Amino acid sequence: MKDDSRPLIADTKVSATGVDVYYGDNHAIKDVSVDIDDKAVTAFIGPSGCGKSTFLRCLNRMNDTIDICRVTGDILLDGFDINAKSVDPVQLRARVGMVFQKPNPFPKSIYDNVAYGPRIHGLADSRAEMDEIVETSLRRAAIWDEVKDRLDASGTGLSGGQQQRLCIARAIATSPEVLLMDEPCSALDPIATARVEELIDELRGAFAIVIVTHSMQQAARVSQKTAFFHLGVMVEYDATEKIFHNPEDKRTQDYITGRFG
Ligand SMILES: Nc1ncnc2c1ncn2[C@@H]1O[C@H](COP(=O)(O)OP(=O)(O)OP(=O)(O)O)[C@@H](O)[C@H]1O
Repeated sequence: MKDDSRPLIADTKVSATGVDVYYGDNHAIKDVSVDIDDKAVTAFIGPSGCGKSTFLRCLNRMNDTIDICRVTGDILLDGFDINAKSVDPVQLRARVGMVFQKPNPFPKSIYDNVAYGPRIHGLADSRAEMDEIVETSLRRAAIWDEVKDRLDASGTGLSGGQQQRLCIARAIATSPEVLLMDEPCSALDPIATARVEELIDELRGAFAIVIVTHSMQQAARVSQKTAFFHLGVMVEYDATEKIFHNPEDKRTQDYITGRFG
């Protein structure tokens, strides 16, 4: 007989334990531990400068590109230490893709923007295979119909919302397992924002998605789990519903009710 009394336990995709981040003497992330669920959206919220983006960048070693930045602690992707010497950060970033605040298509054609990652990683053996990857990625990013007749046009000629969906197509073209999104809608108008939010909801069936957002409404709309950061500390991490309706910590309560931030 099916046992319905057991709680549903999601698979953990990324497990961080005791993570600290320093920029020179600035201790920006303090002993953060978090398990990120697979096939769900996790939102990072908190006031400006609390360390959301810094922690997000730990998850695909983007902080490696910042000279003064030092990261300690353990971060496991499917149980493997992403900071191990044997891990190539470029390969890691194919598994853990990223979309940035400002849409940043390459000054190349729409086609080449999407084909860029698959080319670097040798994912297609023929032009037909590459065409397939490009089309599938653009379809999944909900922009195929708008660009299918102008794949040779420059990606930078699209509207801001289209550019961001192109960047999402580029990020998913290498079939990542985790998608990191750092305030992906902050440069978009409300209609383009709604479009990207719908897309996030569709994509979560396929990836673990982690989104940094300044908008509590957005976190409530798109995520299943929410982590609240304050002054470099992860104060509370729970089901989004709980964080927004019945948080445990007074600092979370104060933030979600607009008392600071
Ligand atoms: N590239 C960097 N070099 C030096 N210090 C940095 C760098 N990036 C962030 N910091 C510092 O780390 C701390 C956390 O910043 P971070 O950008 O991660 O916060 P955030 O919560 O994402 O902020 P916001 O919501 O304003 O984007 C801040 O004190 C910030 O000044």
